Amino acid sequence: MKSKNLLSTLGSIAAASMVIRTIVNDFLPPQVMNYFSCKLENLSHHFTSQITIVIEEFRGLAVNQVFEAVDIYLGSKTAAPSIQRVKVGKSEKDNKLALSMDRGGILVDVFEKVEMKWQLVCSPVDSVPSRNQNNGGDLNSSLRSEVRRYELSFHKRNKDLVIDSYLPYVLERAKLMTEEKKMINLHTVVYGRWDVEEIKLKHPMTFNTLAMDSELKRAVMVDLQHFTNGEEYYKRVGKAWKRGYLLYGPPGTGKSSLIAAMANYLKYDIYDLDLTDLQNRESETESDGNQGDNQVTLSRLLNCIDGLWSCCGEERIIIFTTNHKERLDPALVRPGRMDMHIHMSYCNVSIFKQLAFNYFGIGNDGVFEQIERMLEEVNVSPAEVAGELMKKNWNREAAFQGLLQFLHEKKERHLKCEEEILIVPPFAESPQFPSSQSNRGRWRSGRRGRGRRRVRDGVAAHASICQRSGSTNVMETNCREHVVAELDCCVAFDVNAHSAPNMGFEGLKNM
Ligand SMILES: Nc1ncnc2c1ncn2[C@@H]1O[C@H](COP(=O)(O)OP(=O)(O)OP(=O)(O)O)[C@@H](O)[C@H]1O
Repeated sequence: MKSKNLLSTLGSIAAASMVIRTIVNDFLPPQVMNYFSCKLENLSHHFTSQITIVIEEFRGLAVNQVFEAVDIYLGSKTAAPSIQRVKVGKSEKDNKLALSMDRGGILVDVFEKVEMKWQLVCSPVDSVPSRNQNNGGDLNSSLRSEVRRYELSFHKRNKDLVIDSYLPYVLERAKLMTEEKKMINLHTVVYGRWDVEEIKLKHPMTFNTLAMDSELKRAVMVDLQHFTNGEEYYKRVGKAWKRGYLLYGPPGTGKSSLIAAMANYLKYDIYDLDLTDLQNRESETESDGNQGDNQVTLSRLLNCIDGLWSCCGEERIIIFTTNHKERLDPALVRPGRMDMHIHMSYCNVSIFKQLAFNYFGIGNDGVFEQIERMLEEVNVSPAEVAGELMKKNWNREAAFQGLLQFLHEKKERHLKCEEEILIVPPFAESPQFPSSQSNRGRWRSGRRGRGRRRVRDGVAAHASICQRSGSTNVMETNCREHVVAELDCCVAFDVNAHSAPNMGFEGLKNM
């Protein structure tokens, strides 16, 4: 009997509330309704201990960067037990899958022992947005079928922690994760302009696999870290956020490899300029009697470097490589243009051991002593050593014996060569005198038609400009008192696979 009464009371209450709701909806204007709902909300806030921060997807027409960062950050937390649905995607620019929360998902993150409850809320958007519709300034909402927002709820007492520490932490983590995922692009100049299509640089060289003096390697890594973390410092001292590196040493000692390792370490894109081609184009122009406008002068090059760096906001590194540092113009190598000079040396014992470890995973072997003795007597590049070790990479013993034999033969060749040099002028154009083992050292005669100047193993062949974004700018100058082609330091050619085939000063200007 009692339960029957209770049921009928509940039924009456439900019916009455429906009638009241209908009357309120039909007769009260929306403004009054909004007023009352706000009041009710405020009242409930008074009693609740929770605060909610809302992060909408758009701010006006632009994507809200905090939303993006939260999306990335929470994507790394999708293993949390509270998550039941996960979205997976990947764009061409990513090298990993991107995970993110699906709509309605709830995720609890813990930061400094405080629980942070995240929820992805999606609300449908009316097809015709009303004037009074409160969409938080999100103009995109009128173009979309739904608007998304993250809601972060936490206890009131942790408000400062969330604003001052947690959200900045989320932004920082998201930035790091984006960098980790980022593929490095290699840009070259084609027909006087930066290529439109990006080439993904998948060079596997890292500081772990690069064989060089370990102290020097550490110094380079520390220097790069200081540079990338130095935005505030550069601002404070009033300097453009830029750093120049000069890599010098004989062919095959790892200069290009070091550039790849640096780019992989920093996740910077590479803008590769083959200065040799600039020079070759000039030679052609000169022989056509068209000397002048397109010439690369030292001062123009310097202005390009300085202008490029000075005009752009982001951090930038420029790396020059050369086989002959001593021939470079002092103006080019002074601090501020080339701040750190890194010598890539012939193979010594330490470099050999690193290579042996890379190729065979060992730090010592019976034959090492003989090899190390030979390395003190004969100059071989790490590229030559690596080449010998690869020849028989399935048989460690045979590979090291092969290397030993190669070292003996090279020593003999060297002694024989020294004798012959006594009777033949060293700069005679003769196939007997290749200047190095690498392509760079070969004589290059008339390779691209008649009238071409012959150039020899040289310097300043290569400039790689590494930067985070694609925005570049260059100042121009009319000054051309030093033609680079006439300087010793720029008689060069480079046969790296990634050098641009047709490049002129326009390429520099268009950076
Ligand atoms: N220091 C090194 N550590 C590991 N591998 C190396 C090193 N130096 C050279 N090599 C190997 O030799 C190859 C050629 O080296 P790299 O192109 O980096 O030399 P380089 O100094 O730039 O030569 P060049 O002056 O002729 O341009 C690399 O692909 C790599 O396999």
